[in-house]
Amino acid sequence: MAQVKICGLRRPDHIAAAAEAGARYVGLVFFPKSPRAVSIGEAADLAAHVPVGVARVGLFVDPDDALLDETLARVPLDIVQLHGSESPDRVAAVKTLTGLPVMKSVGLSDPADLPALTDYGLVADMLLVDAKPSRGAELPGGNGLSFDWRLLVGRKWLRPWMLAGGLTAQNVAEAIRLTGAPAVDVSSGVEIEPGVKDEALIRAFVAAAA
Ligand SMILES: O=C(O)c1ccccc1NCC(=O)[C@H](O)[C@H](O)COP(=O)(O)O
Repeated sequence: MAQVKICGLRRPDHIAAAAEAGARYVGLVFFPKSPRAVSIGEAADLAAHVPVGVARVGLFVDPDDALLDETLARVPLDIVQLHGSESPDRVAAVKTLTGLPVMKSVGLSDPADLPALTDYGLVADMLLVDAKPSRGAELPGGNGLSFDWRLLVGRKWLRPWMLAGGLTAQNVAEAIRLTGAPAVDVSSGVEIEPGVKDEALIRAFVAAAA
C-alpha cells in the first residue's frame, strides 16, 4: 500500500474526493504556464478545503524568495515542492526561508540521472522521482510521461520518496510492486484533458494504489 499525492487540483470538490478516497497529499501548482496553475487567491481558498491529515503541497518551479514569501503569507502550505532546476544549495535556502519541509523533484530517463537523487537526498526532506521531460517540453512535470521503473529496483535513498510520471489506475499497482515506492504522485493520469481532473479517475487511482 502506498500513500498517494494528487497533484494539480483546482476545485474544492476534487480536493474532497481525493481526501475521501484516502489521498495523503494534495498539490497546488504555482507555475503560470501550467494548465493546472492556481493564483495565490485561488490557492488560499482551496487550502481551506483540505481536511486535517491531508498535506497541502505547493509546487513551484525555480521560485524567487518574493514568490515564496507572498504565497506563504496567504496560503497555509505544509510542504514546498521544487520542480525546476533548483540546486542543492537553493533547496537548503528554501528550507531556511520557508521553515517548511521541501520535496525536490528529480527527473529520470537513464542511469546517469540517478546520482542526483543522492545529492538532493542530502538536503531535501523528501524526493519526488519523476520522468525527465522530453527536450523542449513546455512543462518540467505533469507531462503524463513515465520512465523505465527498473532503474529504481533495489535502490535506497536518504529520504522518503514518491514515484511519479505517467502513473494511472491501470499501471500504478505494478509500478509500486516493481519499485517498492512508499508513495506515488499523479496528475495527468486522473485527468480527462490537461488541467481537468475527474473525480472517478481520482477515486480509481487511490483505490489502485492502496
Ligand atoms: O503538473 C504540472 O502542470 C506541473 C507543472 C510544472 C512543474 C511540475 C508539474 N507537475 C509536477 C507533478 O508533481 C506531477 O504530479 C508529476 O510530474 C507527475 O505528473 P504526471 O506524469 O502528469 O502524472
